[in-house]
Amino acid sequence: MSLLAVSDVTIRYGRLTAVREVAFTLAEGEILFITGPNGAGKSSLMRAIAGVTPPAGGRIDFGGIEITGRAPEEIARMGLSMVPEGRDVFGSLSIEENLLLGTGMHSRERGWKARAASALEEVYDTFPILKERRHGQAGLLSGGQQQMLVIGRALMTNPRLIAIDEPSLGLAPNITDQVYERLIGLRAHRKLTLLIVEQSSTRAVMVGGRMILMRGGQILLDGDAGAMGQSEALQAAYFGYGEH
Ligand SMILES: Nc1ncnc2c1ncn2[C@@H]1O[C@H](COP(=O)(O)OP(=O)(O)OP(=O)(O)O)[C@@H](O)[C@H]1O
Repeated sequence: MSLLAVSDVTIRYGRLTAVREVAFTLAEGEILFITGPNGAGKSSLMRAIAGVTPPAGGRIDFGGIEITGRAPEEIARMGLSMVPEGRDVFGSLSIEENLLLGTGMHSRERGWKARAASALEEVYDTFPILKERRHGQAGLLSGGQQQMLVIGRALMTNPRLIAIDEPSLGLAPNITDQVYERLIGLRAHRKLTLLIVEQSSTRAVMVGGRMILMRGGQILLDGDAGAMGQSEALQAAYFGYGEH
């Protein structure tokens, strides 16, 4: 059974159809890149999966349960964590406080301390730099470290799937390499399933795994990223050859 099933999902903003009858499934432990040019509908699709933008049509199932139209907090509690674009950290809070905000737990709950401490340890194992600076202000971290922090915050609920919108945005290539190295490690060690939105297909082709290429709200290509990297169809899909 697939971990995530997206069936004929349509997303509209008023009269604009941003995503049109998109369908795909994602197996546990898989890595899927959703790529495509500006305005293709990638972020809209990701927001619909995470419950932020309810779809106008279609359905979404996670772990065999329908999640269409459920609230983001409920979907997160079921094990689907989203990292939105823009590295939204609480700049005046410490790194550790930012991470604790991601637990979705309340200090009133029984066993809160022990669970939070073990979740923190796991995140610190993955991103030692966050441990080193845990009492420092999050706003003083570099862009790459802030990206690690928001991924770390998403990991605090011990998710089965994490969906990340443009993790490489505005980062130098060597910093992006570091972020991806950790993501790939998480996938290997925790069997974490990854759904990553990136505008460019370059990273998907480098990392490998599966890639869906969207354009104009629809899926144009769906297959092995490495194999697609060589194909003319990929170039055509990006630049719209043959359409004009
Ligand atoms: N909140 C919104 N209200 C109205 N229109 C929106 C909204 N969000 C996105 N859109 C429109 O929906 C279409 C798809 O946008 P979306 O951001 O999903 O694409 P994208 O592939 O993620 O592009 P980008 O890489 O630029 O983020 C675009 O035409 C965009 O202008």
